[in-house]
Amino acid sequence: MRDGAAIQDQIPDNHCFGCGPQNDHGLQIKSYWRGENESVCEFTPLPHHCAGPTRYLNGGIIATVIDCHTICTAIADGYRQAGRDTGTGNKIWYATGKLEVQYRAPAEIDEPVELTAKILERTERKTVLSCELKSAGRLCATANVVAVRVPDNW
Ligand SMILES: CCCCCCCCCCCC(=O)SCCNC(=O)CCNC(=O)[C@H](O)C(C)(C)COP(=O)(O)OP(=O)(O)OC[C@H]1O[C@@H](n2cnc3c(N)ncnc32)[C@H](O)[C@@H]1OP(=O)(O)O
Repeated sequence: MRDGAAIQDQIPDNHCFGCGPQNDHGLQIKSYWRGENESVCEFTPLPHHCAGPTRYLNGGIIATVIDCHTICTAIADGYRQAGRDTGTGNKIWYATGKLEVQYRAPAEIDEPVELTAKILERTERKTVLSCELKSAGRLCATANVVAVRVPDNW
């Protein structure tokens, strides 16, 4: 179950490698709200996203999709807290202050990965999130992320 349009399709001017619709060479992940404080993302790896063994997903790609899914969630939440639809009015941007990933099991390259992010805490300057990444139903990575609000000229 997911709510509404993809968060990334509502954030303007985003050239990010992991989540920017404007980046033709990027991963172009899509995240969706699932209720108030939770969001989901499904990403299908390509063969060249592999680790040393070709059957497993590269750890940097795992970190990138977690980074982008959680930071875009923090941005969309920032708009929600401001009482605005995502992408409307003055831009609200967050950057990654901290990204702590635990790699618990290898993720298969030929299976989509499913991410679930949860907002744990929010203040004016930062949002703290957790994230789980599963492959074929198996928990492969967990993460803690601090998203820090930055000026719209960042
Ligand atoms: C174009 C459209 C794109 C829109 C779409 C973009 C989506 C992009 C998705 C990918 C995101 C990225 O990869 S961004 C790229 C990677 N990240 C970066 O390059 C960031 C580099 N670092 C910085 O610019 C800075 O250090 C910041 C912004 C993170 C922090 O700036 P600052 O000025 O030092 O902030 P400061 O006031 O000290 O802290 C504010 C609050 O955050 C907390 N805080 C700050 N850093 C940390 C930390 N590492 N770990 C824990 N907590 C932290 C502080 O305790 C404080 O909490 P409290 O006291 O208030 O409670």
